[in-house]
Amino acid sequence: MLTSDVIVIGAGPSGVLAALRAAELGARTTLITRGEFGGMAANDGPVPVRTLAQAARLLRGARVLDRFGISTSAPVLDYSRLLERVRTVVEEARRHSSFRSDIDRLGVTLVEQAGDARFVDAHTVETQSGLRMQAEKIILCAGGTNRRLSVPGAELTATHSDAWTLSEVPQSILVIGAGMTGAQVASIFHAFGSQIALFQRASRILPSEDEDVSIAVANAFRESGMVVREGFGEIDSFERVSGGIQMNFSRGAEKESVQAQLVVVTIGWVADVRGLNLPAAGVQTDARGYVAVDDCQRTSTSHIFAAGDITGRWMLVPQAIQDGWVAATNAVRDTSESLDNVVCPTGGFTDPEYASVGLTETKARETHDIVSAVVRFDTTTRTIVDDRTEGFCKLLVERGTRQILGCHVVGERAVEIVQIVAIAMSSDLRVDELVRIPLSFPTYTGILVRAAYRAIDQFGLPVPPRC
Ligand SMILES: Cc1cc2nc3c(=O)[nH]c(=O)nc-3n(C[C@H](O)[C@H](O)[C@H](O)COP(=O)(O)OP(=O)(O)OC[C@H]3O[C@@H](n4cnc5c(N)ncnc54)[C@H](O)[C@@H]3O)c2cc1C
Ligand SMILES: NC(=O)c1ccc[n+]([C@@H]2O[C@H](COP(=O)([O-])OP(=O)(O)OC[C@H]3O[C@@H](n4cnc5c(N)ncnc54)[C@H](O)[C@@H]3O)[C@@H](O)[C@H]2O)c1
Repeated sequence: MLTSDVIVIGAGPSGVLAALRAAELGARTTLITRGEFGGMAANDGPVPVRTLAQAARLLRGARVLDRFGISTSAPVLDYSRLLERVRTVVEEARRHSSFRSDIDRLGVTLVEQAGDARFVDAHTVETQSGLRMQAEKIILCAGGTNRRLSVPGAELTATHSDAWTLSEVPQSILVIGAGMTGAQVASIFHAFGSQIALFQRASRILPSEDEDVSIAVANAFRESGMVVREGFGEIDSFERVSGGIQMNFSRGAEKESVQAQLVVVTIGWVADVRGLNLPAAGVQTDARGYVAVDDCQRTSTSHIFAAGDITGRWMLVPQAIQDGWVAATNAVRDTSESLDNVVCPTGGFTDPEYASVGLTETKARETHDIVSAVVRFDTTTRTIVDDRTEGFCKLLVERGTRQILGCHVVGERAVEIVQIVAIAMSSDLRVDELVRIPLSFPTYTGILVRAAYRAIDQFGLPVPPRC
């Protein structure tokens, strides 16, 4: 029996940070994970998917070389070589992760490739290989997994993870579910040459984004040749047909079907509690199936904590890292610390890119008197220089305090632009202070100063000089 002060289950971003923090605070710590170090983030999510997105971006760039007077033959994608590149990137990123060396330096006992760890009782955990461990405190960081459909023929469908096993780019793909994952899968494989149909049950794609973002991305997807169907109805079944898979669906009494070579289901991300045997430890899940935690990451069993996707709160790497840190701090020190995650930038590496931070316009108007300042990408110098004129930047500002409440961007480098606003919001920078920062010219981020000008114009404030 291996005994520790703290056991952390799952070595994704939340688990790694939890283990590091616990060890840093002097706890004898064991980090145990089903597969490879780094979790889904390193091996199946952001890192490999971003590598595919970079390939898609390069292909798009190559297709417009002619506009800059550069002649070359049409680019051809070798998908198996791209997958080799993905593997290299994943390994490189893992090798250079400072977290890995810190784990060794701080003396964390790391058990990789352990299979599912499961509770035997509230202080004892056992791996599939029969290794038993006990600890005073346990931190659950087992992440999430794809939500699956439960209609006849659902076993014929794939998930985003199947991208790593394809031998070539499918001729046609039906992507079901248009949240962040579905939009990315659709956009990337569209750039690779697949015919894409994106089917979304809700009335708009990317429903948690500002409405203007959903509209702009859906319009751009359609203009590029994708089929986008919002509010398409309910799926009845899937069946195999020559050439692929057919999805049968209905809207009221109306029945329809659509066929594609591959169907990828991206309808959400649920807590990965399958193997954990939570009842043995008395750990409760909420109505949506995520492990229920309080602000201090404590579960219904007071010495067991949880962090990251398994809690269903923020499903993003930076928040998983913060949650892991908070959980370990409270577990080791018996404190009740929490972190305020109000400023939380998000974004998708689609074409066009989109990103946001803070409140959507609808939410902001519900609770504040606001000014909305919009600058289009086709009016700024850098986007014109680079021939990336599709998109906009919307800055939302409270009229009375001039505080920035949110920012929503569609277009080239949207994700990077929004980071600046996140920093501004975190440091309570008012819009009339933002406008005085002489950001470099010509840059993508310069659009923020233009938007800030528009906002303070609407306040009737004197404006400083501008270029
Ligand atoms: C396609 C895709 C793209 C994404 N892109 C981004 C992005 O660009 N930016 C961003 O911030 N976020 C992105 N995310 C979200 C991000 O990957 C997650 O929020 C993050 O990985 C959560 O970290 P975690 O530590 O909670 O869980 P994970 O990274 O999922 O790690 C959990 C680990 O626990 C292991 N585990 C599970 N059960 C057990 C068990 N019983 N015993 C032992 N080990 C177990 C798992 O195998 C896994 O290794 C993306 C997600 C997806 C699906
Ligand atoms: N770039 C990034 O940062 C990135 C990328 C991917 C995922 N993520 C993270 O992972 C989380 C989960 O994202 P996700 O996209 O996997 O899930 P999601 O829950 O955000 O989106 C799923 C979508 O599927 C739709 N849907 C649900 N049931 C359906 C059905 N039966 N038929 C058709 N559509 C249906 C929903 O309306 C929803 O819009 C995100 O919230 C995000 O935090 C981040």
